[in-house]
Amino acid sequence: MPQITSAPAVSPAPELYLYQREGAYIPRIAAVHDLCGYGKCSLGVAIPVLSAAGCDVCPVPTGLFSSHTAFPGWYMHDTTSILAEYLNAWKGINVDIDAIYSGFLGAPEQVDIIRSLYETYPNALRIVDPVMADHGKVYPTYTPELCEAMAQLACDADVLTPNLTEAAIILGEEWQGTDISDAEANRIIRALIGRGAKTVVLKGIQREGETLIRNFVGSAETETVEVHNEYLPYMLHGTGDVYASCLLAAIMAGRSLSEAVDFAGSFVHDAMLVSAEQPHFHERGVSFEPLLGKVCALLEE
Ligand SMILES: Nc1ncnc2c1ncn2[C@@H]1O[C@H](COP(=O)(O)OP(=O)(O)O)[C@@H](O)[C@H]1O
Ligand SMILES: Cc1ncc(COP(=O)(O)O)c(C=O)c1O
Repeated sequence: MPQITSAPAVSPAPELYLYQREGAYIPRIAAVHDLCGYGKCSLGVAIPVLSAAGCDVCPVPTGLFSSHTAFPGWYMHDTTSILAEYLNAWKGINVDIDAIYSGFLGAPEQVDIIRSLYETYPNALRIVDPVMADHGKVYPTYTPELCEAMAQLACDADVLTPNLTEAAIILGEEWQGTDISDAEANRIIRALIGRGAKTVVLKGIQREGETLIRNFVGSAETETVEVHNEYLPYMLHGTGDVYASCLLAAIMAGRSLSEAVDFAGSFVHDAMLVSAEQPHFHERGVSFEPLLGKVCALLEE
């Protein structure tokens, strides 16, 4: 069972939470992420997960991919040139936005587009999943300029969800592997907060010889706390996107940050177990769909 050693009292946007429970308001989320034709990730995950949590999800596609880039061959169409007009048209029809959730980006200029969204919707919660690297390696479409732009964007996040490789890139440090101490996890979180992120969820601490995977969460006002789950001895693509989408789903459903971190870690763990029962699961990626009922249940008291 996941354990929370204490509960940080962080509520990034408490005023949003009340509405759904009263049935009077549907939160609207701009999901700034790519769309993959094959391989479950990005918008293919964010749209169903956040929709199950009762949100209106408005995709802002940062690229169109034939598949995610872990496959040996893929096609990418960069959508940067359409985004300014795309978002301008929203202004024309008075689309309002409660949260801006960004993930995989296609070009450094897309960070300027996200900043313009922040300006247009100054009260929206900013959740930045700085998708750019894992296991010490930058994803193939990420240039140094794009990594630098992502690092800048991370400083403006209300909720930032890096893995250890991404945290190292943002801080301009060497990646140290996944076996780091509690004190080191806390140092990394404090350094990210020092750069401007309000709340940081540092993911994927996995120590040699242990069968646990740990995530750490901290904010300027709260101490760093750890949430852990059983570590499953295989990896699947898309789990980072499922994690961030579940975290935001729980936040939008009015859960505290500690509950949201607990929910997201348990959901990914359970979805990985379900996936392992399915054919070709290594290739197809994480099967979260059978568990979407757990996301719907976030709206129950
Ligand atoms: N093998 C695993 N066993 C259990 N939980 C996992 C496993 N892999 C990922 N998770 C959960 O999903 C979260 C996101 O993991 P990951 O996909 O590695 O993120 P990212 O794609 O950002 O590197 C982890 O922090 C953990 O809570
Ligand atoms: C196109 C694309 N989108 C999103 C992702 C993020 O996947 P994950 O959730 O495994 O971090 C990747 C990772 O390879 C990718 O190639």
